[in-house]
Amino acid sequence: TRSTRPQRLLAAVQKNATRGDPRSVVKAIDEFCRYTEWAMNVGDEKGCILDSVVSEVNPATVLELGTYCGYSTVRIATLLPPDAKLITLEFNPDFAVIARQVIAWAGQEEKVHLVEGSSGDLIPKMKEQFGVKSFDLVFLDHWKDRYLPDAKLMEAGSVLLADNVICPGSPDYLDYVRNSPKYRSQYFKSHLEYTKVEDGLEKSVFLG
Ligand SMILES: O=C(CSCCNC(=O)c1cc(-c2ccc(F)cc2)cc(O)c1O)c1ccc(O)c(O)c1
Ligand SMILES: [Mg+2]
Repeated sequence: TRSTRPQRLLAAVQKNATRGDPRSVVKAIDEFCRYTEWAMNVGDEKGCILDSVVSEVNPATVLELGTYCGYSTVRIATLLPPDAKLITLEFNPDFAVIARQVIAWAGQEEKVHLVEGSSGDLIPKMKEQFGVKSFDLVFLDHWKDRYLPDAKLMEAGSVLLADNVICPGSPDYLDYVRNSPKYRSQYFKSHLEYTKVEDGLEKSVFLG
């Protein structure tokens, strides 16, 4: 039967990237998605914004919601010190299988803990399951209608960074973080990965 898009993306990584070299994995995925087959990774343009926010926050603990094929997982992990922890949640088991292999090819498995399940179920269990009461940085890149309910579950974290706030969009989340006194929000205008369509990242600092 026909392969899936994540399987074809992984094959491109294994063919074109050097094992243990995370930058070559990121480059291989971006080239595959730009020139062969579009896929919903945060991409190179928004990826640079993600990198700058990660470097600025310099988090000891990161939560990523929505692993997909592990592209942003690898980008974030590469910037973390060796003792930092990145927990990434993925609902779709077929995506998780691919992401584990992309993360391994990039040599980042030490810093990354991929957990399969739904964010709504897993976030409340974060404390007892992983001994993490709050995260220094949360990257939201999962179902767009889960951004707001999940943000409300996590009102102890310090910095939220949300992908796709324009396309596909998460209007209720955007309205909340931009108007709530609990957050200071900032929009980083960019484009939908590998296209000229407008999109952007919203960085929201939790004020406690
Ligand atoms: O896909 C999901 C939900 S998680 C992925 C969320 N991310 C997106 O949806 C997402 C979408 C787009 C985008 C797509 C088409 C466009 F025309 C324009 C934009 C871009 C992004 O950067 C994204 O992050 C899932 C879960 C469980 C399952 O069983 C399952 O089959 C599927
Ligand atoms: Mg996205």
